[in-house]
Amino acid sequence: MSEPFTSETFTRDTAAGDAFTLADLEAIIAARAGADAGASYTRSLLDKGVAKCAQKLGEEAVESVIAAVSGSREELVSETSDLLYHLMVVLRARGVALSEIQAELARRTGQSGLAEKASRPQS
Ligand SMILES: N=c1c2ncn([C@@H]3O[C@H](COP(=O)(O)OP(=O)(O)OP(=O)(O)O)[C@@H](O)[C@H]3O)c2ncn1[C@@H]1O[C@H](COP(=O)(O)O)[C@@H](O)[C@H]1O
Repeated sequence: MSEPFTSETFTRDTAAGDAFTLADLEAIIAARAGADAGASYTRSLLDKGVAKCAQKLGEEAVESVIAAVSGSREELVSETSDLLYHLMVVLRARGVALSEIQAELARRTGQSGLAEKASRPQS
């Protein structure tokens, strides 16, 4: 039987400078994927399949855009937190690890975005 989920399990001591990370969120989502659907939003969303997870990601992206353009700072923080959570759920649904995104981002650090854009074939 798996360990019961408690928020304390993943709570960081932010006062001590121990920042909560996307890797923490990835671990929480992995743990909740095995939870009872009635007790976990994560599990209930994953049960609906990748298309539903992606739809939620799209909705949160739009809400983040609206918050960025016309919302308060607090609304932008809240909406982008929803966005990152739903992005991590989609990655889980597709079996993509955060480390793969980190590796791709690291690979890109050797070149500026403008240089990469200029190197693309002309259409
Ligand atoms: N970070 C989040 C997080 N951010 C947003 N949400 C949920 O995402 C949902 C989507 O927001 P909406 O306003 O669109 O809600 P809704 O219209 O009711 O959603 P739908 O019915 O359309 O799916 C809300 O229910 C939010 O609570 C999250 N749910 C979970 N987490 C993390 O996952 C952990 C485990 O959660 P459970 O899986 O529920 O135990 C939590 O402790 C958090 O760390």
